Amino acid sequence: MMNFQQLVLASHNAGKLKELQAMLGDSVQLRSIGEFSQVEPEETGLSFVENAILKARNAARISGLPALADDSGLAVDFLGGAPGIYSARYADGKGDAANNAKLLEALKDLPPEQRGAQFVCVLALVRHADDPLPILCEGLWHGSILFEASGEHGFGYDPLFWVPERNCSSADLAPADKNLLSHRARAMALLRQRLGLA
Ligand SMILES: O=c1nc[nH]c2c1ncn2[C@H]1C[C@H](O)[C@@H](COP(=O)(O)OP(=O)(O)OP(=O)(O)O)O1
Ligand SMILES: [Mg+2]
Repeated sequence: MMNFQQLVLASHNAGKLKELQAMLGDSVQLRSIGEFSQVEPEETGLSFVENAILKARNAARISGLPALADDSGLAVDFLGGAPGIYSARYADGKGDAANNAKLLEALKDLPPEQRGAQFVCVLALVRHADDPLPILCEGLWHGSILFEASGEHGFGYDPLFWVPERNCSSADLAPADKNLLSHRARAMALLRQRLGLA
């Protein structure tokens, strides 16, 4: 198995970097693609897998390092899985607060039992930009959408995501607890096994 001491993380999201580095531990150093470029690639894929591979290849090309990408999002049952791969762009690029406000509005008056949702995470690791065999790992986290925001931790949709196994929102969870339960944690556990780190 290849030894990845340094990986570039193909993400401009500081929340992801923090969570993924905490999950990986000291044996692998994640360097942000922001050290190399501020230009974000257009996420043109139709699936989490395609977008994760696209971001990983782009980062490997720019940095010359093996690259890890995370493509993730929130799939809401009542919305047929939306916003899904478009989660970051749900409110047309206006950011997390606008995304959360739009989601609350879309589910206004919907009863609790119809508010099911899951977070999805796909991790893609490429050894180099043209790697013909990216390593792919996915994780899901089932929960539901609250009626109002709760909690100060995390990022993105965390304040609206109810975690049934803990009776709180994912933004109420301590970061270390979110990192044991989340979609990203599940995908990373699989990746660690694949890399022989588990
Ligand atoms: O644990 C999470 N807790 C809350 N929200 C989350 C989480 N995981 C993904 N999300 C949301 C944030 C964003 O609306 C979308 C990811 O979009 P996604 O394109 O993968 O990431 P991004 O644009 O923020 O950074 P980048 O593409 O540079 O990695 O799903
Ligand atoms: Mg993105």
